[in-house]
Amino acid sequence: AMNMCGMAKEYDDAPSEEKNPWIVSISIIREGGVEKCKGAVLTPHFILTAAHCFNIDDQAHQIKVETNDRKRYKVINVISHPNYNVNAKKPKIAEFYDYDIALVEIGDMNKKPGGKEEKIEFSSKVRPICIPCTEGTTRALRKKVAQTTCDEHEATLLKWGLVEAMFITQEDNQLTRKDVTIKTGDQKPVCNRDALKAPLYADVKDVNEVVTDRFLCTGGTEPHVNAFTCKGDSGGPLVINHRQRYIQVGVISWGVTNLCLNNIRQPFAKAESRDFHTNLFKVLPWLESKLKEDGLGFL
Ligand SMILES: Cc1cc(Br)c(Nc2ncc[nH]2)c2c(Cl)c[nH]c12
Repeated sequence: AMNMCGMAKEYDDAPSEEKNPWIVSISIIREGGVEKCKGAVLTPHFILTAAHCFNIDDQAHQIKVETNDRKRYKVINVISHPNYNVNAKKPKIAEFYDYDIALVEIGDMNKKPGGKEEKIEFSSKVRPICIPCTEGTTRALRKKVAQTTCDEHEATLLKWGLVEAMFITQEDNQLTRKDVTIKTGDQKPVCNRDALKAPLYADVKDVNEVVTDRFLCTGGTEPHVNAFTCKGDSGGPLVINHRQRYIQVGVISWGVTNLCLNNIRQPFAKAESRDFHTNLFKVLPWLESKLKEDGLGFL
């Protein structure tokens, strides 16, 4: 059968790599040191991550992708969303994360004709996650392929109010799931407002200047305590578990409070520890334009 997306081992003591087989580690090797981000496997040639993980002068050979089976892959291209520009609102706003999303293309740059073409090898530890408005997600949602629309995906996944979701982080060499709720509907403004508690945005008057329509908002402690992200979680997927099928709806972009030192989380979340994720439903034309070549069927 074609590679069904968003399927993982469900039994309790399955290895964490087999429970979260779509997670990849991205290392950007620079003079000053190595920057670490997370990403998610979408197809044999494409990983989805955050654009802010990369600098304008990073070359492909400086970027390493490692899957859960410890295999390392060569990057041949990083395609950041064309509207991403961290400097767009300087000097008033030092860092602007709108459209913070990128595709990392895996392959073999010196692929000889007929040579071994490099692509991600799937296994029990390495599998693709589902993304919205694809045929794979229609099947994962157990809907009829013919009649299901992208709007129905959005209505099913991002219901009004609090939407249960998760992100995956690395803790003592284990992939651990962290539970959050996406605040939609009337909860959205309350969540977005806390963006101005980020030191970076202390002087910003209007929250809409930094929290655009491209973001999903999670975190905080009401009505229940949410997990919060660390910088090292950047680029990882925000995932909804729909009847044991996993659908990515966001990419971890930025957070309000840095409650982690060297990626060690402080024990208690704060009411204003909110996190913002690029909403995949808001960048579909860009996703489709890159991924349809690698066989992903969009609705
Ligand atoms: C995931 C993530 C990314 C970035 Br970039 C952060 N840094 C930051 N956010 C606003 C300004 N700078 C944080 C923080 Cl802080 C928590 N999680 C983060």
